[in-house]
Amino acid sequence: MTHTGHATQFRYAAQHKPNQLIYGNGQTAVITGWTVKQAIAKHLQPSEYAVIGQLYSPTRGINLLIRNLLLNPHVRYLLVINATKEDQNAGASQCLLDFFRNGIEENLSDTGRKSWVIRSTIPGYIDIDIDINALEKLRHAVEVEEAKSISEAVEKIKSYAQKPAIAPWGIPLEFPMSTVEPTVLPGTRYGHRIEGKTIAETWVKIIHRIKTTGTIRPTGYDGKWQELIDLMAVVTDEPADFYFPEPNYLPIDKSFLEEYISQILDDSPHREGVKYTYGQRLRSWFGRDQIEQVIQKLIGEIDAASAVMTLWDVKDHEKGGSPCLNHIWLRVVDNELSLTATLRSNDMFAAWPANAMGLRALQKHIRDEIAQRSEYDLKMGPLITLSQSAHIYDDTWSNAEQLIQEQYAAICSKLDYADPAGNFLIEIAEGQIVVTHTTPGSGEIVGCYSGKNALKLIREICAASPAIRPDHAAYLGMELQKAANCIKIDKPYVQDQ
Ligand SMILES: O=c1ccn([C@H]2C[C@H](O)[C@@H](COP(=O)(O)O)O2)c(=O)[nH]1
Repeated sequence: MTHTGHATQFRYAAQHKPNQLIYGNGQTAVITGWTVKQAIAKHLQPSEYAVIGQLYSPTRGINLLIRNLLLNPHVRYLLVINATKEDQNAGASQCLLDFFRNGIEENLSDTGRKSWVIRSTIPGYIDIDIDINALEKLRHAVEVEEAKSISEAVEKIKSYAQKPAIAPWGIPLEFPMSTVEPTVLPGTRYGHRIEGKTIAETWVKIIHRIKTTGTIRPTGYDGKWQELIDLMAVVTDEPADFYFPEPNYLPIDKSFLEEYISQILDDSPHREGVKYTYGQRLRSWFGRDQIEQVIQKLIGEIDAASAVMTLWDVKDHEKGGSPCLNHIWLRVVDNELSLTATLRSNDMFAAWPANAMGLRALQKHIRDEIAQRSEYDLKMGPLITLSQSAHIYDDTWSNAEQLIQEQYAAICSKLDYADPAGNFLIEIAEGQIVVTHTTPGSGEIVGCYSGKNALKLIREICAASPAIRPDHAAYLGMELQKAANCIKIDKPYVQDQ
């Protein structure tokens, strides 16, 4: 603290997310929620606030925010902005207000860790290593208010700034924080294909793949993430009313989804402090309704390979906060409509399930509109997402580990043995192993291999059908070796026996 004339100048020191904050030298911390922090800062002088920062998630953000506040006891006012639909959906601002109003109790977090749980209908946690007395002191020392709009927030912050400076409520407090670096298995970095019947099932496989083989890298947001580049997820059979597992292990539920779908399907006017919505980019941003364009395009030319919608604006390079979802493409093959979406950057743990369900709703909307307006009664084809940076942030690593532990084995055990690459029938004829390759389902013969050396044969098969599933190739290798042994000892060979 330094004294300059009558004015008291404070300096906010952040240990967590230091580069994500706007610093001032007043006594009010401004939590903007999902409203862009610059939209508030531009109406204020630095002397009027201590710090301005966004808060997206109750489970991920509040703990770090509280740690920063404990380090800055000169903060005596807290203004929480709860202005947008996104804030209501995420519940972070509400949960933070509940911390100050209702306090905490010792309990287990969603990952089963002993934590301080905020007394709120929205789950929010604070590390148990933080002294309860410090938390209680903070709760009572800071005057907290909520604002429902930018103008209301600015007015309140300015009125706090009129008040004479107050002494800090104590000395800065710091509490230890434990971090565990995950073990990363070797694997391909670029280009991954993951398929599942439902979004829920595909999600578990995606999380497993990134968590086990993703590269650990710094994020642009003062932290780390684990990343794979160009991860293609193919969801084949998501039902029309969406599959939510029971108990629901997804990070979203049906009521969140209803709100979220409108962010993709419906236009929304530009509002100060709100970055963009996908609906706005699709419906009006470029002066065209691109969803309508695509419906018209396919009705006019059902085989078109140009049913494209774009969300990236070349001007996006000039400003921060560009859309993550960039390109959507629809295609009709065999009377089924597939949708492929490219996302430049994708938080696969927290955002992908909502992104995928929202896109599935868009695919369904386009299918239904085409059916209503033309003679094409298309089936729903797969939903394909191509996530270019497919990442999991470090603050959800423990949730990801827990998901893998609880769900991955069960999902793998449900694998059916039908490989889209086809079937291979193995026999012995005239002292040779003979392998016949047939199509899945109809069983048409599409290839034949013969020889005595099992390793040579499996290599030939894998080279000719590189999309063969790894478990299928391993099974064939074993069967071929059994057949080779039978030839050696002159015994009959029967596949699978
Ligand atoms: O629909 C969305 C919107 C955002 N994000 C994630 C991707 C990034 O982790 C972060 C956005 O950061 P930038 O790439 O814009 O810095 O949010 C998604 O996964 N899906």
